[in-house]
Amino acid sequence: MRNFPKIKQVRASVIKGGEGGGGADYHDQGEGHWIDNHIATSMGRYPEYRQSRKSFGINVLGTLVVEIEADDGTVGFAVTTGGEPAAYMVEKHFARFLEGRSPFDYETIWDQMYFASQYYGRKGLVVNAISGVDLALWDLMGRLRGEPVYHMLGGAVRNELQFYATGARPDLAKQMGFIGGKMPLLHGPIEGDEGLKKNVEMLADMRSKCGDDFWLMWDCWMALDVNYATRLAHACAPHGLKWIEEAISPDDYWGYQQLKKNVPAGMLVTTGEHEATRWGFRMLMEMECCDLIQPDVGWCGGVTELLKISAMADSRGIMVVPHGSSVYSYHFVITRHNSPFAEFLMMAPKADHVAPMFHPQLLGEPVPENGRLNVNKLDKPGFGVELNPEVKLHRPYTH
Ligand SMILES: C[C@H](O)[C@H](O)[C@@H](O)[C@@H](O)C(=O)O
Ligand SMILES: [Mg+2]
Repeated sequence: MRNFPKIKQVRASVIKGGEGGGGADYHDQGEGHWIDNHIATSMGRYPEYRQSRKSFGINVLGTLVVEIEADDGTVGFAVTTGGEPAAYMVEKHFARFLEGRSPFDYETIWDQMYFASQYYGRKGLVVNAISGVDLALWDLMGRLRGEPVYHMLGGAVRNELQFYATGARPDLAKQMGFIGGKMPLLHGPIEGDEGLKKNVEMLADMRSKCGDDFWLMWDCWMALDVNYATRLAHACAPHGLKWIEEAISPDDYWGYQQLKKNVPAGMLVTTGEHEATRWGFRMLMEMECCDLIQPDVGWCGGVTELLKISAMADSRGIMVVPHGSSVYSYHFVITRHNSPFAEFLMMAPKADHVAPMFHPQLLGEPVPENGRLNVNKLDKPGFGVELNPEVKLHRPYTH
């Protein structure tokens, strides 16, 4: 039996992005980027916070980089959203559960990180940090075995990934070969019926540009209430809205349950990118909140937890289409029948060309070509990417 090395050291760093740092904290973009241009949020009720999500701190955390070094010198790493507070948790709390252990003890390591932080974690930033550690473990395991993560998850069930694009220009996304376009909703309840009318006009315009068959979706980023979301769904049905995403607060399971009853027959209610762990997604599924769940593998608990979430969903006939998280979701989606397509977040400021999602942090980050990615693009050990040495790491804490 092969004797794999043990974990020697865990290191948590941040990347000083500053204005337009991008990377895993992909909302941290420069001025004029579509992803920060008057997108509806619950903070929109405050006029000073309506134009820009950066104004209320959507990019306040920054990127967390977790590196796990084995005692033979092999290093696995991953990036996610979390910055210095997440780095603190990794160094001061979670590292003790890894160092000296085999990286293949990922179930025990996950269990100890989660239950040791249960008194202050369970969702949000703490589970982002746990996810970052878990993703770095899977990267290290792949490097030690010399195989891509998707091989360790059961292998590919199809030869390629197909993607829908998230961004301001579904019309351009169609020309680039994507199977659909998800737009950010720009006007929330605070802008009244006038705003709702503008939303519908925007969808109608995109439908006229994209033709009848191209998928069009709204991403509502937790901005609405059940009544507004219901009215929006019915007003958009004539323009073929395929799904209404994350319309209300992730905590309002009862509201989602009602919205799913309210929307027109055939329209999908989707959510989950700000949900975490098997318990959170069990609540969404057992309360029949949505038709499709969208966990972010860098925020929901990592691959180890996404495996559990996906199996629960599969038993209920629910699709799992992870929130855009680059290679970390691609290696998962290609191995699951109930994950028939993936999300690609258009990080080009005008959403007019394909750019690597976590640019500039990862070398070798694959991107869709003609809206697709062949499985052979994933055929490198681990997640198949390297940290860009041009991007300086800063390790704020040690242990
Ligand atoms: C486009 C949305 O407002 C978010 O910025 C996006 O990150 C997320 O909701 C998504 O589903 O991609
Ligand atoms: Mg979303």
